[in-house]
This record gives sequence, structure tokens and C-alpha cells, in this order.
Amino acid sequence: MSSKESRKEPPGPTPLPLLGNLLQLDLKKPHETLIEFSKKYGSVFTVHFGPQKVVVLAGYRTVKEALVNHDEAFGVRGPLQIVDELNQGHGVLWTNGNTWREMRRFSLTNLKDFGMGRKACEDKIIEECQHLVEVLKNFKGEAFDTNQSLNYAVSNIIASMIYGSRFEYEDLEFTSMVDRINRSGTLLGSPSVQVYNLYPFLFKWIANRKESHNVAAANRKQNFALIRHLKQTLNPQMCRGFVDAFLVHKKKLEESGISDNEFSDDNLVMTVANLFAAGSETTSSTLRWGLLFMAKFPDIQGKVREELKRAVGDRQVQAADRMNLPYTNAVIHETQRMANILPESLPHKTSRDITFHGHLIRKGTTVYPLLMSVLRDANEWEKPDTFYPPHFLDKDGKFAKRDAFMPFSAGHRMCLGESLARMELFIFFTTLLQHFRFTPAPGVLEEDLDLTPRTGLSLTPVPHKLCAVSCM
Ligand code: HEM
Repeated sequence: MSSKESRKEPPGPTPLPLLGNLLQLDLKKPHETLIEFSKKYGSVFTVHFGPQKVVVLAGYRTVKEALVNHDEAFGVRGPLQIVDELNQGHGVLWTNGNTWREMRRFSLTNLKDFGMGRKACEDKIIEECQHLVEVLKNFKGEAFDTNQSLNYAVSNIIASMIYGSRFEYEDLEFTSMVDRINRSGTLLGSPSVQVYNLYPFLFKWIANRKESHNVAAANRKQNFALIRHLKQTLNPQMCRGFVDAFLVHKKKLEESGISDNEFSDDNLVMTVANLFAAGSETTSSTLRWGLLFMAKFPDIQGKVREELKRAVGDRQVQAADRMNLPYTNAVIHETQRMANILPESLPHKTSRDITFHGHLIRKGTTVYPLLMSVLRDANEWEKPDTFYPPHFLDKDGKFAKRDAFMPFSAGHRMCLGESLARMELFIFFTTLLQHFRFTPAPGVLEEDLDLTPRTGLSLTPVPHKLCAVSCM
């Protein structure tokens, strides 16, 4: 390849002045347009979201090569106007540099200390499952919306790791916090906020932007109050959760005379908000997808329930049971693959000029690793667009790992809560399927259950009701 060719930027559709490629993009489901573009322009291409130039990476090999082999060049968080306004350079999700490094390291170490991926956390999830099972039993087999109860149950896990205790589902302080996080996801993913992100100088006045700020302010106020209470009752010898650990660490640094550090109240409040936001709707909507798939495909549900009966019986499922439940494990993986809840991951940007696949990508360019193109890569999956659990089974029916299973992304910025999410998905899903058979609401046929996702910051199932028919 000549050096002139390698200085060429990635190809892509011709942009219009100011509008870029907006007229060609479906802002309700941009990932689908990007998948179409990848068929025409290849695995590294440029799209102009209005005035913002974005390089899109598509397909398992390309995404992995960029995020893993060139992680120092591609592993930087990219910009998003509205969240940059709301986060103000604090927290772990939308920061870079020292703040990100310190908050990520501290979050990982302490969430592990509070049980992430371990027995202590397993016990918390099992306890929460018992509450959830009671809630579903109370519907007595009648159709119910899966959103609220699953969301409260999952949010309670991250809440108890952060604050040190779970909340009752009737506690208004808790439910208002969870409902606000949900609302925030919907607002941030709305087309009007997306347009604002591209033209902030023109659309400051839009209602969804104002509401996003109001919701974030209410959250911040509530978090400050919760943290104030924890500060007043803090016992450094007995940390109850992440907030206590942060406060103790902050105090130690101050006592050693190190005042110029990242352990500020602003970073605490924002990191807590980030962990809560990243750790609740992602997992609960994946679980909702799982139950929806089970109602839609009763044969697959039957096989899962039969395997659970055989391998576990009526006792509580534990994390260690996973190895004796290959089919169920495959169904959970296939749920994550098809649910594809973060189809473009979160935005990245380049930390330096890089020549990648023969194209020059300049420092500071926004990059979308198109995870959907990995999870549905036709070179990797036998039936990319079908719910097909054998994707994760070998010829003997044993569970088979797949490299292109990448719902948590990869590299420097990969999901920090993967082990927590995986344990939650496994224990919640199996416990629910042990206790209940899930069916469509009366009068709705299995084939009528709608698998078209609703777009917010993540892809969630459209509002729907299911029946949980008690079996235990
Ligand atoms: C099924 C559940 C989940 C999925 C599919 C998921 C997926 C993802 C993805 C795709 C990213 C972006 C990675 C990138 O930028 O390339 C991410 C980031 C993140 N996730 Fe998760 N996640 C899940 C659950 C959780 C949970 C339970 C937590 C809570 C501890 C969590 C905390 C985070 C954080 C803090 C980040 C930002 C990491 C950083 O920027 O360094 N996630 N997640």
C-alpha cells in the first residue's frame, strides 16, 4: 500500500454541509442504518452525525483488533454533549485521564470487596430473588408489566453494594430513584436530545434536555442526602458499602495531608450515580428480554425448566450450578446476544493519530464500536438473526464459549460490572424459571409478542405484559 493511500480517512457516505449524513440516518435506530452502511463501506467507515465526524468499527475482528490490540489509541471515552453537561467531568462512566483511572480502580477494587462476582454477592442476589418471587406470586398468574418489579429487584443489588442495605419495594425514596434513572435513559436516548447533542448551540431550549437536567438534579440531591446520612453514621472499622469505603479513603488521604486528589464529594456522588445507572437498567432489561424470549419460544422455555428440574430440583439455584446447566447457560448467553442492549457500545475517541486498516483516523475522532455487528456477525454466528441457543453448545450438548460474544465490550473501557451482571442474570433467570412458567397475556399469541426494541440509551423491550404461572 502506498503511503498516500494509508493517509486516507475511512470511506463513507458523502456528507451534506451542516447536516452531514443525518438525512440518511434513522435516529430512532441509528445502529440499523450503521449496519447497512457497513455492508457498503466495509468494517471501518466514516459517518457524519450532523457536524460531528464519527468513525464506525464493524464486525468481530475489526472491533476486537481496535479495542484490544490498540486499546491505548481507542480506549478513551468519547463526547456526548448532554452527558458531558450532566457529569461535569466527574465519575467513572464519562471521564478520562486521572479521574477515570482513579474512579475505575477504586470502584473495581471495592465492588469486589463487597462481593462482586463472589459468595457475598450471591447471597444478596438470592435474598432479592426471594422477594421478587413473592411479588410475582401476588399477581396470581394474571398478566403484569415486567418492567417495574424486575427493575426494583435488580436495582436493589447495586443499591445494597453502594449504600450497604437493600430497600423495600414500597419505599418511595427508592422507587423514585429507580424510576428517575429509567426516565433519564429514555430522555437521553430520545431523538430530540440526540439532535441537541449534535447542535447544542441551536437546541438548548428543547423540553427533553431541560427535563434531563431536572431529573439529574433531583438525583444528585437525593444522593447527597443519602450520603450525608451515611457520613453521620460512619464506622471506619465496619464499612457497609462502597460509599463508606470512599469516605474512609477520602479521610485517610486528608489526614495524610494529600488534599489534591480525586476523592471529592462531586466524584463520589457522580460515581455512585454512574454505577447505579450502568448497573440497573442494563441488567433488568436483559432479564426482561430473557422472559420475553421464553414466552415467545415455549419449547426452549420447556427445555430450560426441564434441565433445572433435573439438575437442581426444588432447592435454591446457586452460582456453582451453572456448570451443570449447559442449556440454560446457553439460553442466557443467547438472550444477551440477541437483546444487544448497547448496539453501539458507548462512544469512544482516539487518543492519537492512528493508521488502522490502511486508513488514517485523526486524534480526537469519535469512534463507535458497533457491538451489534459483532453479536450478529454472519462470519461468526450460524444463525445471526435468530434466537438459537445451540450457538453456545458443542456437539455433545456441553456449553461452548464464543469469542464473538462481546456484549460487555472489550479493552480499557470494557464494562466494569460484568461479573456482577453475569451472576445476577444467572441467578435471577434460573430462580424465576424454577418457580414460574411465563406465557403471553390472555388473548395474545406467542407469534404476536413484539421483539422490536424500544430505543433509549439502551435497547429495551417495548412495554408488554406476561403471565407468571406458579409451578412450585
Ligand atoms: C447485562 C448487563 C450489562 C451490560 C450488557 C453492560 C455493558 C456495558 C458496555 C457495552 C459498556 C461500554 C464499554 C465501552 O465503552 O466499550 C459498559 C460500561 C460500563 N458498565 Fe456495564 N453492562 C452491564 C451491567 C453493568 C453493571 C451491573 C454495572 C455495575 C457495576 C456496570 C457498570 C459499568 C460501568 C461503570 C461502565 C463504564 C466503564 C468505563 O468507562 O470505564 N455495568 N457496560
